[in-house]
Amino acid sequence: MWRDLPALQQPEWPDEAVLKEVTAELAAYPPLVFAGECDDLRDRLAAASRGEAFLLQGGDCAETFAEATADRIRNKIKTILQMAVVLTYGASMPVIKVGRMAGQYSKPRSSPTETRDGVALPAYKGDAINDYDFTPESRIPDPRRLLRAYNTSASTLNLIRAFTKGGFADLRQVHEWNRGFVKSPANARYEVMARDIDRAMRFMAACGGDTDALRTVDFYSSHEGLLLDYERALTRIDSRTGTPYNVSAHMVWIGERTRQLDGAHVDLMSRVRNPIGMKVGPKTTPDELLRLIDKLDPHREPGRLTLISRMGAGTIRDVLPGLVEAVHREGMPVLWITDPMHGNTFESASGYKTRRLDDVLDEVRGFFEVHAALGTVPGGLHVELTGDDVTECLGGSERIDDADLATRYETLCDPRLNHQQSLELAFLVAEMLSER
Ligand SMILES: O=C[C@H](O)[C@H](O)COP(=O)(O)O
Ligand SMILES: C=C(OP(=O)(O)O)C(=O)O
Repeated sequence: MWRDLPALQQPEWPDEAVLKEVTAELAAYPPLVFAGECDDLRDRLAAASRGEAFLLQGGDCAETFAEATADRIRNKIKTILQMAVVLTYGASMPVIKVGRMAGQYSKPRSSPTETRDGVALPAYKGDAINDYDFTPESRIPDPRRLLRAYNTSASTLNLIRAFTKGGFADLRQVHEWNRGFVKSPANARYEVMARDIDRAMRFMAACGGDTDALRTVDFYSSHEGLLLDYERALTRIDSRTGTPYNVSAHMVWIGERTRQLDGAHVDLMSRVRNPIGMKVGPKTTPDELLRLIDKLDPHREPGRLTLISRMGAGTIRDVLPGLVEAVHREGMPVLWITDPMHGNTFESASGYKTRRLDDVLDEVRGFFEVHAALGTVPGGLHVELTGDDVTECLGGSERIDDADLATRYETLCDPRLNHQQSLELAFLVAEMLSER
C-alpha cells in the first residue's frame, strides 16, 4: 500500500486534522478529466510509440495561482498550437498536444531549505504547498492550498476546453495565433508557413474537401504526480470499467527524484489506468529501468508508459543508447520522448538559474541521433515553456545573454523557453522529424 512506502519530497503538513478534512473534501469533488479521454490519449501515445504520431508536451515549470489568467493561458495555448502546427506541417505527422498545465502546482526541490542573506527558510515547493514570499509564515505548508490547486486546475481546464473546442484552435486561425507576439525571425518564418497552410486549405475547400475536422483540437492536461495526498484524493474508480483512474489530469508523470522502485509514487501510479510518464536521468541503469517498466507496465500495453529522457546535452549520446537498447531488446512498447531542459540547468555568472537554448537544441539532436542509430522511434518532446517574452534561458535569435536575464526573469523555479525560443525549437525538431 503506497501509504506505508517511503515517499520522498512530501511536505510536512503542520496540521494532520486540516489535511484530513481537505483530502476528504477533494475526494468528494467531481473529476477534472473523464477516464475515457485518458484512454483516447493512451491510444494516441501508442501510435506515437510506433512512429505514427509525435507527442508535444509543454508548459510552465511551476504554474502559479496568480498567473492562471486568461492572457497567460491563451499565450501558452497559442504557443503550443503554433509549435504543433510547425511540427505537423514540417513532418507531415499528427502531433499529440499535452500541456504541463492545469495541475503543475508542486515541485520537488534539491534542498529542503532556501537561504537568502544568511536566513534559511523552507524552500518554495509550488503553490499547492506553500507561498513563494520569503517569510517564515509564507513558507509553512498549508493543506488548504490543495483545494485552491483543484479549483485553479478546474478553471484553467475550462478555459483550455473553451479555446480548443470553441473556435480559437480552428486551423483557419493559424495567423491569429501569431498576433500579439513581438516580431522575430521565428515568427516571420511561421507567417510564411501559415500562408502556405492557408493556401492548401483554400485548395481543399475549392475541391469540395471537408475541412470541418480542422475546427477543434484535442488538448490534454498533465503534471508531475508528486503530491501524494492530492493525487490519491483524485484517484477514482471508473464507472465504465471498474478500474482506478487518476482524474486530476489525463497524464501524470513520475519525477526523477521520486521514481524509486519500492517507493510510494511508483506504487500509486502503477495502480491507475492513465497513461503514465516517468523521467529517466543520466544515472539510470538498464537493469533499474527494466524493473521499473515491469512494475509500471506489466501488461506491455502500448501507450501506457512514456519514458521522458532528461540527460543533459553532454551526456545523452553516451547514456541513452544503453537504456534504449535494453528496453528495445526486451520488446517493451514504451514511448521515448526527450526533455532537453532538466539536464542542462546551471547558474549564470550573475546568479540566475538558467539554460542555454544551444544546449537544449543539442540534446534534442542527440536524442534523434541515438534513435536513428538504433532504429528506434524518437517519439516526442517535453519542454518548460511560456507564451510570454520572458528572459530566462540564454540564446536564441534574440541573443539573450547573462546581462539580459534580469530584464524579465519571472519563473519561480526553473527557467522556461520564451515564445520565440519555443518556436525556434519547434522548427528544428520539425526538420529532424522530416529527415527521418
Ligand atoms: O523542475 C525541476 C525541479 O523542481 C527543479 O529543477 C529543482 O530545482 P532546485 O534544484 O532549484 O531545487
Ligand atoms: C522536476 C522536474 O523534472 P525532473 O524530475 O526531470 O527533475 C519537472 O519536470 O518539473
